[in-house]
Amino acid sequence: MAISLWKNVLQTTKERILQQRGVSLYNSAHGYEEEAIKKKLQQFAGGSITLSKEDDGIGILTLNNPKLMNAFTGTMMLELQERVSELENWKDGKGLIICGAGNTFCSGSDLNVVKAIANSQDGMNMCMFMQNTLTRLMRLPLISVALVQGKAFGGGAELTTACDFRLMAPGSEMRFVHKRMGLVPGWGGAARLVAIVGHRAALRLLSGATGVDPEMARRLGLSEETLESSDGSGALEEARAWLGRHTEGPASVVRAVKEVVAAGRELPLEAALRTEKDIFGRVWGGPANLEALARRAKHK
Ligand SMILES: CCCC(=O)SCCNC(=O)CCNC(=O)[C@H](O)C(C)(C)COP(=O)(O)OP(=O)(O)OC[C@H]1O[C@@H](n2cnc3c(N)ncnc32)[C@H](O)[C@@H]1OP(=O)(O)O
Repeated sequence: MAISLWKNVLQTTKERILQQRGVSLYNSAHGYEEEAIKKKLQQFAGGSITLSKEDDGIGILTLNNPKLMNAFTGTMMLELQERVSELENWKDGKGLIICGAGNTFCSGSDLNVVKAIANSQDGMNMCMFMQNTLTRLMRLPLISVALVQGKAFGGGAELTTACDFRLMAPGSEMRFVHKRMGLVPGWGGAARLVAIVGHRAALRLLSGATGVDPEMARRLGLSEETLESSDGSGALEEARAWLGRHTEGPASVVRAVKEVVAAGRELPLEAALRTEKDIFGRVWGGPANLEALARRAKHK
C-alpha cells in the first residue's frame, strides 16, 4: 500500500516536471555549472538571435550570423536561451518559425568556439546548456517549423529536430556532419532524430554524415514539404502560409493540441492519458467549444 502510494507520488511528480515548461533537464546535481558556461560563452561574441512576435500568433525566430553561415557563437547560444524564455511567456503565441538570415539556415556551432572550449568540462557544460535550451524549445506550446534554406549542418541540423516540422527550400541540405568532426550530436539531435526517422535511418544519416536533400528528407519523413521558392522572403511567406493552416483558431485550442501531442510523445501511456484528460478539461465547455456548438458546426 505504502509502496504503491509512493510510486504514484513519484509518477505524478515526474508528469508535473515534464509538463512544466522552463524546467531544465540538468542542474548542479548533474555536475552542470550554468553560471560558469554562461561566463565562458559570453567571451565568444558575434551574431544575434532575433524574435518577432506577430499579431497572428506566429513568432519568427531568426539566426543572424550570415558571415559564418549563421554558425552559433557563444553569445548566440545565450540569446537563444533568452528568446526561449520570452516564448514561454508569450501567452497569445500559437506557432513559431525558425529561420536563418541570408538564405541559409545554420552551419552549427562556430568552429572558433568549438576549438576554444575543446576540453571535457567546457564541452559537457555547453552540451547540457544547449540540451536544456532545445528541450524547452521543443516543449513550447507552439507548433514549430524549421524553415531550411541553404545549409543546416552539425548543430544546425540538430536545431531543426527540436521543431515539430521541417520545410525545405529547393536546393537546401541537412547534414549531420558530426562524425567527420570526430563527434556525435550533443544538442539532443541524435535522440530526436531517432524519434523522427527511426533508428535505422538515423544511424545511416549519422554514420555516413550523409547530405539530405529535400527529396530524401521527404522520403524519410524528416521534411513535411518542399517549398517552391528558394528566395528568402518567398520561402518565409510559404512557410507562414503552411503553418497558418495548422494554427488557425483560438490560441487556447491550438496550444492545447500541441500539449496533448507533446504528452503523447514524451510520457508513458498512462501519464499521457491523464495529461490529455487535464487538457481536455481546460477546453471542454470553453469559449471555442461553446461557440462551435452554438454554430452547429459541420465539418465538410
Ligand atoms: C554539437 C554541435 C557540433 C557542431 O555544430 S560542430 C560544427 C559543424 N559545422 C561545420 O563543421 C560546418 C563547416 N562549414 C562548412 O562545411 C561550410 O562552410 C558550409 C557550411 C558547407 C558552407 O560552405 P560554403 O557555402 O562554400 O561557404 P564557406 O565555406 O565559404 O563559408 C562562408 C564562411 O563561413 C565560415 N563558416 C561556415 N561554417 C562555419 C562554422 N560552423 N564555424 C565557423 N565558421 C564557419 C567559413 O569558414 C567561411 O568563412 P571565410 O570566408 O573562410 O572567412
